[in-house]
Amino acid sequence: MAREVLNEEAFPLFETKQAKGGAAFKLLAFSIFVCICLIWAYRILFLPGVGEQGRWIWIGMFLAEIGFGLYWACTQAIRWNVTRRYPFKERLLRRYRDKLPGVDIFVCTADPVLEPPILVMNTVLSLMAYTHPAEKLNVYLSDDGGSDLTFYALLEASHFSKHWIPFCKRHNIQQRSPEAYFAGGHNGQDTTFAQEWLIVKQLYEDMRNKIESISHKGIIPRDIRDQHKGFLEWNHKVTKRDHQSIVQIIIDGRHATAVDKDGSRLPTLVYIAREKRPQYHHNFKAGAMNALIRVSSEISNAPIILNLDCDMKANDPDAIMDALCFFLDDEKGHEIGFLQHPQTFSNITKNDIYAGSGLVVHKVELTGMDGYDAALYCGTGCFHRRESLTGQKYSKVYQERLNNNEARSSNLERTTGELEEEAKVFISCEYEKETPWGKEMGLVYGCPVEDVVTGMTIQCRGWKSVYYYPDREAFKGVAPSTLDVALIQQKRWCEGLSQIFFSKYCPFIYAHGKLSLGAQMGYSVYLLWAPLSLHTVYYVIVPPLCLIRGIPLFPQVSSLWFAPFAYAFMARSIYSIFEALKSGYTLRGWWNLQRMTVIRRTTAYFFACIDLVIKLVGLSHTAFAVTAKVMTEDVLERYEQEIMEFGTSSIMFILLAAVAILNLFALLGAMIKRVMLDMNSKPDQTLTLQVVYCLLLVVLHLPVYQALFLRHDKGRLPSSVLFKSIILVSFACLVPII
Ligand SMILES: O=c1ccn([C@@H]2O[C@H](COP(=O)(O)OP(=O)(O)O[C@H]3O[C@H](CO)[C@@H](O)[C@H](O)[C@H]3O)[C@@H](O)[C@H]2O)c(=O)[nH]1
Ligand SMILES: [Mn+2]
Repeated sequence: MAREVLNEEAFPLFETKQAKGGAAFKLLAFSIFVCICLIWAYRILFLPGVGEQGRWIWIGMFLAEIGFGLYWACTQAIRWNVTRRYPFKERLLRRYRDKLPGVDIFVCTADPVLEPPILVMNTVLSLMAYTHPAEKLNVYLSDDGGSDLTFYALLEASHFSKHWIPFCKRHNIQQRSPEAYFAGGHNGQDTTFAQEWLIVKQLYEDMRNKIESISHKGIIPRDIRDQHKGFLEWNHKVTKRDHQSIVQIIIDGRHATAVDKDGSRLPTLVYIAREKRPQYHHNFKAGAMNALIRVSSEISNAPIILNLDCDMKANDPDAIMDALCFFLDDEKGHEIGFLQHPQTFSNITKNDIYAGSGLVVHKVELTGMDGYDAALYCGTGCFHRRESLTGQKYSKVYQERLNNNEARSSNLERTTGELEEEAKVFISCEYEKETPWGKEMGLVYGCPVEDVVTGMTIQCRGWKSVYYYPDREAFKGVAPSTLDVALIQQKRWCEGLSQIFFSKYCPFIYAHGKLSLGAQMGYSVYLLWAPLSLHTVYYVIVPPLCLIRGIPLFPQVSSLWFAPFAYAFMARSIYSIFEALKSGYTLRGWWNLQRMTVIRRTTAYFFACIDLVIKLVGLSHTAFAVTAKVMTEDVLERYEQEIMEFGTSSIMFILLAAVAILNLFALLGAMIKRVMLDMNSKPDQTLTLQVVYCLLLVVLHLPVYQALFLRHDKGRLPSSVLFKSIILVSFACLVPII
């Protein structure tokens, strides 16, 4: 201990450790690779001759397997070098307690219906209550909905924060989102605490009721409008797509009057709605973020930026301290451009029915990218050094700004009103015209997954990035809770990610020589979702179709060529079970993940692929469907019981049902044939593997059959879906096989 104090300056503020078990994994990967090569060899050696039936089908299988094999190689690259990071908060506090840099927090919201104001306010309150010194903390809410309901909610939240923040700090509450905290109840030992708890809870409920009832009505009563000058902004005609710039500093943390009920300082709180005009493209979240970067540079200009989606509440009040350990580390801190946290969710069911938790992605794959110093920027839960986000190339000089913490020296003499007026200029539609914003500066435009592509450009400017998965998750969001919403989100991601691959930002070109090959392959695991869907669709449609016609596609069980197929399949499956269990899935959760992987690839990714082609030939533009974060009672009930929610007749469901029915049909057909045929004759061995494969797909699609044939609730598949999918399957069966 004494030595530690002596050498304090010399100690690093974080350390990096390699995950265990690397050698065994590499051996297994090698053995699977050998089998994949054998499978390719099998396809070449047994290719039907010219004119023979099934030649083209066979070539298709070969191409699909090449695709799977190469994709598999990328998924191994991402697992090659898994590392974990450990910050030392106590050391940071001993050295920097009074010199901590300022932090600007950006929260984005876009729609008061899909993202109810009370949910957004819980996020905002949880962030305002961070343990970081309040005078160095600034929270900005960007409202792309341009809604006075959200503005009103923020005003209410600012009043409640005067009670909530001191309460949290006094009792060292860990869960600082009031909704989540009060839902947990309390163990009433201490009576004064219990009293205070009740009072604060009552205040919270009053606030919630007010916000919810006004959100429900949709208009703000006159007497409330008169209470704050900010409402004057809505005297103009304000619609989501057409309104002037709005900047309202609700709490100006520079003022000594900005205090909570105990007299302690409050963080700055700002509402912004950038100007929107129908003739200007607003570039979705990327546009909102760039507006936030500029407005904040005028008002607080903190060197560190934390960026969150409106549903991502803080779950650990010390998260900023942990993050600063990385940026302030003497030896390596200056290289770090951003620090990404995993996206974790508070509403995942026990067996994660829609595979929304992404546990393997977060615990294995993204930590694997970190092994190449190339963590992905995932749009939320990410701390940036301001310079990395504004397009500066890596340079050691920026570290000084962090250490000196010279933030906001220039704006002290300006009044709140002046600041607001000046900041508005930066978020007008005209402002970005003929500037590098959206290209070399700020978040990159033109892609619905602005985050990943921006992260890569930052890395290519020489910055390193860190992925940090703490024991107590720092942020918790809301995952989609119906299949429809989940697939629409996946489709947007897939479209955006694949668009990056086929643009100038393709990692193998853009990042060539800047990121390691492993990192380029790692990026491709995500950027290749769209083409991957084609292989998968082929692989779930062609084997059952061929089974119906009695055309074998796989080796006989008695043949030696059976071995590589069996080994690759089994080894991969067993390893993925192991990986899933280790990451925190249940066994059923793993099974759900397999199902969702197939469903996503055959529906969301497939349609994304089609849209991508349409976009690449220039027939359509980028869109951004905001994910709904609320649901009705009965949907919620089914979600909690882990019953898949379909409910709509979306085109994705028609394809999904068609795949399910086709495989069921092929399987039943094959079984009937076997029973009907002369029982004494030897059954046809050549199709065994195909039958087993169809059986597997049928089992995987069980919830689809239930929703088609057995369920009566509102979440079932409508009969029109059944009808259309049967027509689709009938057509497929008529297509001649060549
Ligand atoms: O025009 C828009 C559209 C969206 N948003 C906000 O962007 C965030 C993400 O939108 P959401 O519908 O929740 O999308 P998700 O798919 O859940 O978001 C993930 O994927 C997005 C890229 O597709 C990233 O931008 C997000 O940060 C990342 O969390 C939300 O806070 C929205 O309010 C805006 O501010 N303006
Ligand atoms: Mn979201």
